[in-house]
Amino acid sequence: MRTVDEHLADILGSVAVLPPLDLALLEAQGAVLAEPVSAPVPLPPFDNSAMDGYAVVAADIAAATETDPVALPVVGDIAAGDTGVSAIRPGLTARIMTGAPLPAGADAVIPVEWTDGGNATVLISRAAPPGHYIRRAGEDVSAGQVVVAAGTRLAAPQLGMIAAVGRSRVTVRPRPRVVVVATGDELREPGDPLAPGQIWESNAYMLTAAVVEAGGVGYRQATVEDEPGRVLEMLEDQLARADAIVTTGGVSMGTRDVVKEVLSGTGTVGFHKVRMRPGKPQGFGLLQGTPVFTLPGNPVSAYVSFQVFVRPALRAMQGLEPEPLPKVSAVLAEDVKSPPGLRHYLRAELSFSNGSHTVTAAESQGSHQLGSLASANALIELPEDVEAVPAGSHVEVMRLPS
Ligand SMILES: Nc1nc2c(c(=O)[nH]1)N[C@H]1C(S)=C(S)[C@@H](COP(=O)(O)OP(=O)(O)OC[C@H]3O[C@@H](n4cnc5c(N)ncnc54)[C@H](O)[C@@H]3O)O[C@H]1N2
Ligand code: MOO
Repeated sequence: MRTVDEHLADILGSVAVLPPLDLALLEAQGAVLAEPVSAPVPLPPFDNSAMDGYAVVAADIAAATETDPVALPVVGDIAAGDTGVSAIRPGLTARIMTGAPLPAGADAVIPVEWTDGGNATVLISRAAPPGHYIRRAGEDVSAGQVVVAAGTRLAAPQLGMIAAVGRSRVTVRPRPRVVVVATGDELREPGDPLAPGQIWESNAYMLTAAVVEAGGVGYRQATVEDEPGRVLEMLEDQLARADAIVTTGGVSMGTRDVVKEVLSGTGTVGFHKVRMRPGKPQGFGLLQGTPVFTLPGNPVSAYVSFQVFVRPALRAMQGLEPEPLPKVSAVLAEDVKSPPGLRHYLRAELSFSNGSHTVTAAESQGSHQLGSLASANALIELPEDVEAVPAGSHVEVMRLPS
């Protein structure tokens, strides 16, 4: 038997960071930036107007009021995108649009709402200080500034920022491609009829979705029956497209636990009992350099094993800290018991009210009971040395991805 921490350390000591890739911006969504991206020019690149209105010399309209507006001749129109150089002299104004370059000589913009909207001459009915409604060059980002740091996962705001500094491609750690495959003669596809003794396959659907939630690309592979030759053939085929493989089922003590049978001693794969519940039987190792996680078949065991072992490994493959799911401390609403010597992950409902978190363990905690996982939003994590925790105690709780 090994501890959760020992098994995780073994995994993290074996997985390598994926090599960097140069990708077009939209292909890089969800990948992790492998280089710092900096601005080649300031943003905005030039002083420009924040409003549709009139560019003026502030001093010219210092006396403007509703009852005594100032009249200024309009010498031109400046639209966003105008590339010509424009200028005004004191006593004149130019109509200007949001984002248009400020004409030389102007030091304020008056929004059209403060005027009569005139074309040849405009009446301005309010004064404004110099700088009014002007967006200065560089006030967003200065030239040379790093706008997205290496190691950042690229979501919408970062992709927008990188485009805004003129980059169409970036060097990233790609999202790991993870093949998920269920094993078991009893498994049928959802949608197909069941014969007695059969069940619908659910683990590979659940874990393929969990891969995506963890930042990877998930491929659900067709279920493989409990036949050693077929399992090995499938694994070898999948190595071509996988950065990692996750299997479920066939790793305990039965006579047909073929994953264990086929992979024991293959590559560096080893099988261990881990001091945890659920998720005791685990296998992990490299097959031709590719990490293979052989998770137990009980659905909740498979899911908890994924969050505890596979998710941190996928993060490490992207060069990120292999941190666990985010944890909070919560007050236990009801007493719980825990098996001695095992780290216990209990499905639970976490809620927040009056400034503190409260957590209630689900009634059903069997590792086949997917129902209580589907209605949980958290896992209570009880350390190995804990056997009973009374209501009112503080416990560590992992939030499940939602
Ligand atoms: N004698 C022992 N028996 C078992 C032990 C043990 O230590 N000694 N460990 C138990 C624990 S704990 C677990 S967890 C399971 C792990 O079993 P396997 O990984 O070999 O998984 P299977 O036997 O193939 O299946 C277990 C269970 O889960 C159902 N299953 C499997 N795959 C799927 C799937 N893709 N979708 C839905 N359900 C699935 C399967 O029908 C079984 O009911 O072993 C215990 N036994
Ligand atoms: O360890 Mo098993 O995962 O408890 O059912």
